[in-house]
Amino acid sequence: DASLLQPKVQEFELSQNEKTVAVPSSYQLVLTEGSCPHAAEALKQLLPNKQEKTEFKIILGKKGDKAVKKYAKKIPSHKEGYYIEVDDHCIVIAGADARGAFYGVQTLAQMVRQGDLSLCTIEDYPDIAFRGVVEGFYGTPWSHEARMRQLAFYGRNKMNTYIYGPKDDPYHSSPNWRKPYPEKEAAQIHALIEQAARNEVNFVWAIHPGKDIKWTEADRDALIQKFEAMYQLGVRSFAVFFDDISGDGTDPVRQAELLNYIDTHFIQQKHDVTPLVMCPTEYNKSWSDVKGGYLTTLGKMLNPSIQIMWTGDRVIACIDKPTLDWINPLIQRKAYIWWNFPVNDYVRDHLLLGPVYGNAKGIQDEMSGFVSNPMEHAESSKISLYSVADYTWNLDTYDSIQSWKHAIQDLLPQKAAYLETFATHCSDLGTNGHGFRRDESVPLQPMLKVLAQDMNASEAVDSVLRECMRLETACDVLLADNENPALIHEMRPWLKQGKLLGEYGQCVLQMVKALNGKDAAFMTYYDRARALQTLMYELDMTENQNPYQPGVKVGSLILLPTLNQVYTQVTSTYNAQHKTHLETKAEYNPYTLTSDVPQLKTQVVRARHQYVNVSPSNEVIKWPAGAMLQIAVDQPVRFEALTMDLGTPRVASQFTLEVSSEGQEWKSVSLSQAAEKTEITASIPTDTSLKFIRLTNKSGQETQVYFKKFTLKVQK
Ligand SMILES: CC(=O)N[C@@H]1[C@@H](O)[C@H](O)C(CO)=C[C@H]1N
Repeated sequence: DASLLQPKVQEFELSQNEKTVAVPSSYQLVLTEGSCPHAAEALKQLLPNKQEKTEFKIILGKKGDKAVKKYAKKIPSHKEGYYIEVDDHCIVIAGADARGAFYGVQTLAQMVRQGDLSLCTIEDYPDIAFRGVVEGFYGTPWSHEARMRQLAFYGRNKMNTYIYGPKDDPYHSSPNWRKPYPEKEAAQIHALIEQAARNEVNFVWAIHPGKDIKWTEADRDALIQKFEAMYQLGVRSFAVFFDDISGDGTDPVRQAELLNYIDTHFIQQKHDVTPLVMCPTEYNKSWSDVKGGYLTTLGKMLNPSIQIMWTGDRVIACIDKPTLDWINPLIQRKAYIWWNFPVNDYVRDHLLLGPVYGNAKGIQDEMSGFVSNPMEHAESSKISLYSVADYTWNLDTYDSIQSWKHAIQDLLPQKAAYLETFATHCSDLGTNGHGFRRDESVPLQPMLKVLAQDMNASEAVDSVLRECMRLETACDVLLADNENPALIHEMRPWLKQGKLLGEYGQCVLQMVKALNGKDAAFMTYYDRARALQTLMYELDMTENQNPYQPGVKVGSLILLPTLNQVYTQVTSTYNAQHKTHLETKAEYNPYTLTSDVPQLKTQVVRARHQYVNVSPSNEVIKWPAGAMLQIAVDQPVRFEALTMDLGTPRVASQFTLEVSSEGQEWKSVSLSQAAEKTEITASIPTDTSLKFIRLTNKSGQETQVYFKKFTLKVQK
């Protein structure tokens, strides 16, 4: 069944209807020795029983090999393409090149897993030249074991590119990009390169020098030397990232001169190295100032073989034709897409397990590459990565929901139904600085909307109740599952939260059913619902406590909000009927952020214990003159102190901090910043309680700062 083959093949023909042949228990292998070593190795692992004197033959080779001479015309004339023919006593796998032959074996492996082989022919090839993953996120870099598993996953799913660029690896970025890796890390990278080769994946090593590079021969040579050291480790593909930097490193002429120098004096000298890839400082349209000439300078100056990465119209954005029609002319080449999904380093309290959707069909000829920036959770990212592999191999037949189901089936075969239930309610990002959202709880949305309108609609009550039971069951089964321990380990906090949410939903809906029944029953469900609210809050306050977006959110788009709304309504109704004063508030956030700094407009503010934190940003913030960031609170509080970190020394003088009790009279509070330090503090007078606090750029011009920390301390 061709539709089960993933990525979907370009052309599949049954040769004789309904005829099949059993998977050969033993076979004679016909190939040209050494021609497609990784394909041959993969075939041997798939069907280990080679024997000389048997009737069944498997022919494996690439264009030009004697072994497949007879089929040469049938081999697609696309790089990495292949031809498969299954007859009743022969299987042919003929690649356009060695990688194509390897991909043919991957497809055969899927056919074999389905059982008897249909007599058929397959002509297949990828739509996009470079497909795969850029490990380019902030946060804990993937472990060595995780990377080894990832590379095998890419081999199976025909992804040919893995770009190594973890932002928090000090040898990739500042301060040690000039230094060679210590022995242990060097050995691990060498092992990864061998694993990549076995899986026909280009291991691209990226460097991120822009934070402190000097435009000197010394730094230029330091970079070449580092590339040389990586080449000695076996790296044959290289990238230079200039993203998320400010200052001298952002000069496009200097960047282009450096990259052309590397291209001419290193890449071209090596003959066995793929084209250089670079990530520009202006890597998305929302930040681009075309008249400023950054992109056009790169487009004009960069050697034509150098690939230029692009994240789309915004930092986090899906890719469509208008996106590419805008950028390609400016850079004078096809953009190499850096797709920022399922990366969650700006919404670390959310796991992104939903379908991959929103990228256009029909744009395969306008991109030179498409790599996904994943989550720091390697196994959990495979749900999305499986679909990225599917989409980038064959754009026009891509079906996001079918692909998502296959991805889950592939990741956890025994418990796929449960993982699908859980993932259904664990896919949106919540409000975030980039404004990028995903759908969530989709099959349940109609009933949730009915419930929100009328909590007594019995059909809606029952269907949401059943789904909450399914969610609780799914989380229990997954928490206890050991089919893929690495996956469950990553998901554990969210599975626990999902279980509590499932239980909470059942209690709230039982409260609705018990409204006109026995008070004792209602009160038991009420007590348990309150207890579960506390348990969910405590889990959110104690697990996954990273310094960016701490906590554990599940069902945050519509399931939890609807259940909370029903909780409030049913408790208020009960109070009215029984003249009681049960607590009707489920959860609420008393703090509101407003800002006219474009990149901070939708930043999240959240209270945690005695602190109020504004979610930090990974990017450089362009803070316009006179623009401000304001925090308001429903009820007046006494703020004790503000601690900020704008990633920049000697910058406090550009800002004023003001406080107000009602929003009319503002009092300024002095900011202090130690010399050469980036942290800024302010002690706030607690003589009056306040409802507003705001930070304004008073320097009279735009300033570029990071936004690494903004924490208010509230008096107990
Ligand atoms: C090119 C690019 O997208 N660079 C960084 C990326 O490293 C980071 O993960 C994200 C995603 O939060 C966005 C950018 N700040």
